[in-house]
Amino acid sequence: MQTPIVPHSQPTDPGRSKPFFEIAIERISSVYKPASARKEGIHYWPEPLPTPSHQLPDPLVLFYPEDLDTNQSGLDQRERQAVIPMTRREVLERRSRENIKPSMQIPLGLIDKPAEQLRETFLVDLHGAGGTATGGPLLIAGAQHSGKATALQTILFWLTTRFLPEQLRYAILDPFAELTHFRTLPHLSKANGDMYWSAEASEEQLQHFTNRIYAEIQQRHDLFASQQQHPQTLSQVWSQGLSIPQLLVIISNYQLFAERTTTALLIKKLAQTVMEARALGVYLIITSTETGPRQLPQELISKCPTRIGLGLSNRQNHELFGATILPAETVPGRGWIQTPERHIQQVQLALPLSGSTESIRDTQLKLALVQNSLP
Ligand SMILES: Nc1ncnc2c1ncn2[C@@H]1O[C@H](COP(=O)(O)OP(=O)(O)OP(=O)(O)O)[C@@H](O)[C@H]1O
Repeated sequence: MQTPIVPHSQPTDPGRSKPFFEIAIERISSVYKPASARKEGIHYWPEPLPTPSHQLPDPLVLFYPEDLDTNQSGLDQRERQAVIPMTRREVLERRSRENIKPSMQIPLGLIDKPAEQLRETFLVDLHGAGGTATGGPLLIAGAQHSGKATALQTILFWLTTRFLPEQLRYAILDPFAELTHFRTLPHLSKANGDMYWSAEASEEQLQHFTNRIYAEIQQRHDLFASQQQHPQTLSQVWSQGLSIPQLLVIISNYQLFAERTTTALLIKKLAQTVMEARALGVYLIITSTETGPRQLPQELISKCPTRIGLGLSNRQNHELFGATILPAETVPGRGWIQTPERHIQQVQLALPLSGSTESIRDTQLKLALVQNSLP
């Protein structure tokens, strides 16, 4: 066989020196195309995970772009990837269909599976569509500026695009005001005008918030119990035309509540109570900058089958995954996940929307949320 000529390396991004493996993969890919490799029975190594860089800060977004030709340079469009092969408009159209089913499967990024030579969509399943052991609460632990708040935004953006307020409600503790764009969503207020939102970390606010959640869980208990002859799932309830929305509880920056003696017990009880209400359509996501036992109790970690660690140290990775893992590349949204099957793999999380700077992405997100709320 003729020896392939290896071309000179591509110009590298001035903001980041590429790791050796990425350069090697790029060079091999450029001379030995997947089609010819397949003919010789060689399964091609999957593309490396998209990596945010100075040149392309938004390489992975949630939805396929609507307007391929406008407002972006051709280079960016070719290199940017979407987690799901649908535009936001297409998902919105499905939302208005009447027979939509409850689902807490959320596309959040791409996973690298080198042992299987695969790169796959990372789907978080808060409910466990294939049985309770296949899903459950999500825990995102990450260093500062590693992408925790952005991951929550991507999740909320997906769910808001997918479900109407009568199908899904949020209850959000956001002590660092990182999710304020979502605050005006109808998904946050109840019919009586009550809001499931708190931007404070005080004991009083937290008590008020937890009381509302407990009341909601109790109501659901009573309703499900009253139907005992026919044990109900939320899916069955919906198919009978009853409107009990799914309820997603988000505790952002758990460590802040856990570090204070006045709120530590309250927040832990809230997390545990919500974890036990999954069969009633109540789901939980926690984020934390810390993984030590004082800020994030091990008994909570162990009840979260899906864990994401972004930019964590060796010690923190060990606390989160119970295993020794090398630190992942330090780019935002890059880290390790543990799936309900207990596999630990590298992941790149998606941005909710594209945009070359954080402030452009913020503006786009605000606009898109307004559009999502239009009838
Ligand atoms: N998946 C991603 N792809 C590209 N850029 C990202 C991604 N996630 C986050 N970023 C960018 O990285 C920066 C930090 O993100 P973010 O604020 O979400 O981090 P954080 O972990 O919540 O930080 P902090 O703990 O300081 O609040 C932001 O500029 C954000 O736009």
